[in-house]
Amino acid sequence: MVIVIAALLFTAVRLFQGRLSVLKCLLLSTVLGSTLIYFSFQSPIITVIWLPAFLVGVFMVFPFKIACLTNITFWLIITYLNFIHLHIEIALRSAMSSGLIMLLTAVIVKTYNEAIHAAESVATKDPLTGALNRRTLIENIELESERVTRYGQTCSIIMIDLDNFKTLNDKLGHGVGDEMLVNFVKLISQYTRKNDKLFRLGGDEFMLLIPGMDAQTAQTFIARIQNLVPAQLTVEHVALGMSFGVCEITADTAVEQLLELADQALYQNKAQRKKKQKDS
Ligand SMILES: Nc1nc2c(ncn2[C@@H]2O[C@H](COP(=O)(O)OP(=O)(O)OP(=O)(O)O)[C@@H](O)[C@H]2O)c(=O)[nH]1
Repeated sequence: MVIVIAALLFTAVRLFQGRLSVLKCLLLSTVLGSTLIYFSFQSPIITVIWLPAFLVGVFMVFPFKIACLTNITFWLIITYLNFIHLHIEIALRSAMSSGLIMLLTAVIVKTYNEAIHAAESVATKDPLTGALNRRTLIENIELESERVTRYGQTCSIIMIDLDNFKTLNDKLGHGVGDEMLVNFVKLISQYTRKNDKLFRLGGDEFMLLIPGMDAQTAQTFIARIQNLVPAQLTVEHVALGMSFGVCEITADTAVEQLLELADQALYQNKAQRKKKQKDS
């Protein structure tokens, strides 16, 4: 009875709170597992009946790795106690059936988690490069914009467009072009922090979202990465380059306006670079 109520309570907590913290997981599993261990002394057969439900419940409530650890620990303890308190045949059958249930549930939960992860990846990432897609850009800028407005934090967006990418495609084919886009994303990822986010807007156009960086620092950052593409990604005499458009997110500015500002800055930068190339 106690276990049923506890299981119902935990499931309710899980439903309301979503993912539980490690500390709460440990606390809850300790309470629940201890109840089972208590029963294995008081009335061992009750443990045999409820152990499978406990094992499945833990997988439903906790993150996968914690659930595996918790379940294996309690399964070992309770199996050991069952062998002490019950007839050996019952203890053996209980250990085998609950072990099998634990294994099958682990397989189901792992498959389910992987399917969810794959679906999330399809919805949020560009399939070619693995960069975040345009769909997620707006919500990320909105989120950062709220931080800037509410907490006075800084954040910059940098629009990036590759120069001469069409020439590369035309000369060496779309396969090489695709490879170049993938390498470009890898290269940029090496020079950005974990919190920074790179989005592919389409074609050879990307957007970097850099929380905690003002426009001035963004310009310094650009100066640092400006030569990465010509130095590391240029192939067979196609001189690739990068044009940039920086825009610092300011309080209460609409996302469309911010994107427009970054786009204008990029356009100006590209025009300047092309003029310089012609003059030289
Ligand atoms: N390989 C490849 N090419 C793409 C992809 N998406 C778009 N493109 C091509 O990328 C090119 C982008 O065009 P532009 O930006 O005008 O070309 P550009 O030579 O970089 O021009 P500038 O930016 O003015 O220097 C077009 O030729 C598109 O066909 C893709 O997924 N893979």
